Amino acid sequence: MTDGDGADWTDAETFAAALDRAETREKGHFFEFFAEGDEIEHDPGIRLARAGNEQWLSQTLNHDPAYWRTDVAAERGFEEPPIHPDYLLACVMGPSVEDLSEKGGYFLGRTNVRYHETVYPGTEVHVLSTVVDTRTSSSRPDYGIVTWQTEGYDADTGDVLVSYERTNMIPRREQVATDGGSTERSDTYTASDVPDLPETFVTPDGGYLEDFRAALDRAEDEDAAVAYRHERGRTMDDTLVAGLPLATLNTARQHHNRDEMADSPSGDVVAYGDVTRSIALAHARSDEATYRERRFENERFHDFVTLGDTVYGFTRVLDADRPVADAEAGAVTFQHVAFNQENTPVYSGERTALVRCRPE
Ligand SMILES: CC(C)(COP(=O)(O)OP(=O)(O)OC[C@H]1O[C@@H](n2cnc3c(N)ncnc32)[C@H](O)[C@@H]1OP(=O)(O)O)[C@@H](O)C(=O)NCCC(=O)NCCSC(=O)C[C@](C)(O)C(=O)O
Repeated sequence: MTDGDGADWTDAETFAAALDRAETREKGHFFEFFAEGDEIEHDPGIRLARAGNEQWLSQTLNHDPAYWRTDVAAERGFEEPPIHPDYLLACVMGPSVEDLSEKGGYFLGRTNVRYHETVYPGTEVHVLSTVVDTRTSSSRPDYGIVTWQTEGYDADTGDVLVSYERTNMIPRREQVATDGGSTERSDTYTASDVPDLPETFVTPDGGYLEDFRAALDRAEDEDAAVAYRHERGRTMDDTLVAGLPLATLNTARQHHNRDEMADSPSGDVVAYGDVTRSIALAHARSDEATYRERRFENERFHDFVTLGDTVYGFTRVLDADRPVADAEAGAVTFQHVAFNQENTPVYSGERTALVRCRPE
């Protein structure tokens, strides 16, 4: 293909020279872009479809029938099978990525996650973020650390559906953007690394509220913790690593651009933190009679998860309330840890959920 100047722009050598000279039309923002108090409305928004919900839930092993079966949904007080809170959260974060974190840099953590409403398929969600903090990373001068407060709201009613604060590492403009991680994995835990662990680990007899309360009572009488692991694991494949984040409009290169990630410390694409977390939570929920999700605090992503890694779950029960009068369920607070095949923690977070009472 030649044009007026006689050059064949698709000849490999000519094209390589053209690429060398061309400016790149960039996506995303460097650290310097963000200033405390800035508000950013994320253009894409998203429409929550039943198919997307079911794809997320099936692939992450969140198989609670209340999100599939109309009879079970009705028994739990829903109008119809609703949008799952994990999918809702990922769908609110996804459209914010282009403005906030597409430049690269890891998702470090999130706190104050609040679910305000039950959400049903067909809801159109718009997303708004406010910059609440910016600081230079003392350990990694190429990066800044930015915290945003984000709200996903119903585009029709204006009602806030979910809100949270998230923190990312964001590359500074003058530095080459990588994903910022260390290639070193943490060592596998050994007993001698963790001398402060309680002597006894108590496992609840079942997954109802009474089981968690009884287990905590048992643990109170001795040097014990209510803590146990879940049997299931899920190996990260292409659907989970690249497919699910793109289905939430998450454009972070970490999840779908193997070419760029090959040179990064992880050496490959990494899983979207919300996918990793949702898998570990699914393992935990499969051993519990969940009624409603309430809130999450202190979520941290400790290490990256790449293609072929397997995500397992571990749970510590921190507290269990009495039943809420009209709901036949009570609040239980857990600490969940996702870990990989090398027993390395990759995620941890505190979760409060309403758990059903044992049926009469
Ligand atoms: C990032 C790595 C390499 C650092 O590992 P490290 O051990 O070297 O560092 P650290 O000491 O744990 O933390 C480094 C700095 O971050 C700060 N920090 C740390 N956590 C928090 C937090 N929650 N809130 C506030 N600040 C935090 C911490 O205080 C420290 O500050 P400093 O540099 O000034 O000393 C390591 O932790 C790691 O590999 N983590 C895994 C990250 C990951 O895989 N995230 C999920 C996938 S990326 C993703 O989903 C993308 C997304 C969703 O699409 C999208 O944002 O666009």
